[in-house]
Amino acid sequence: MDILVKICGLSTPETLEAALGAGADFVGFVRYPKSPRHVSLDLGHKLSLQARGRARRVVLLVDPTDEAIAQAVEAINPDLIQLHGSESPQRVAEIRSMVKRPVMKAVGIAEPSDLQALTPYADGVDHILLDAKPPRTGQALPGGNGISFDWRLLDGLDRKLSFMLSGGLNPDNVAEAIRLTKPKAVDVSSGVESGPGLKDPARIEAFIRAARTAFAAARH
Ligand SMILES: O=C(O)c1ccccc1NCC(=O)[C@H](O)[C@H](O)COP(=O)(O)O
Repeated sequence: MDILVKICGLSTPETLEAALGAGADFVGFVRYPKSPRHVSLDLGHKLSLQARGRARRVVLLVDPTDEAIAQAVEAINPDLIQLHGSESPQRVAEIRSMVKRPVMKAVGIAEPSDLQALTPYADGVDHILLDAKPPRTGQALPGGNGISFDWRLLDGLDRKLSFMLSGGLNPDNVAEAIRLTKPKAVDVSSGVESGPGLKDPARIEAFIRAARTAFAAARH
């Protein structure tokens, strides 16, 4: 099994096509109005149709209400729901049984004790996404900030837990991140952009190529 690659925060047909053409396994659509990557339900619907059968479609939600989940599921018909707020393990389980689709919970990592926060989620979700914690400024988004955490913190991780790695990855550092942390999948947003919310097809392609090359090298 090759490493899986997710390109998050796609918001135009052209850049979605670039990600699909370059072989992305997951494509992410952000539903968070304060984000420069936010997609309306109508745009999300169109992008989802474009990606259908070509990559797994991910809808990213932040502390969503039941109504927000229902709207996103109906319009975008995602293959996976990414929860990127402070949803408790109980709320994640509730959402998963409500939507009857796979769920991925994002967990912020900044220090060794953060690894303990993973345990209560591990049994109730389909995927865990390890991300950097957002900076402590009032303006920061809950994710998609282009900052990395210290990957060596994952030395203390129970290796039975398979995870998707994110946070500040880009075409230049993804190989090192894969070598050090051995993730099942990698996820990127800012690192394949030329400006906030502006995905760059050349960087998307470079990221996917670098991830696949690094994974192949780590197997030998
Ligand atoms: O991308 C956003 O704008 C966003 C808004 C609110 C919550 C999460 C958001 N993004 C999450 C991601 O794109 C990724 O899953 C992850 O945080 C990595 O992002 P980056 O460090 O920019 O590669």
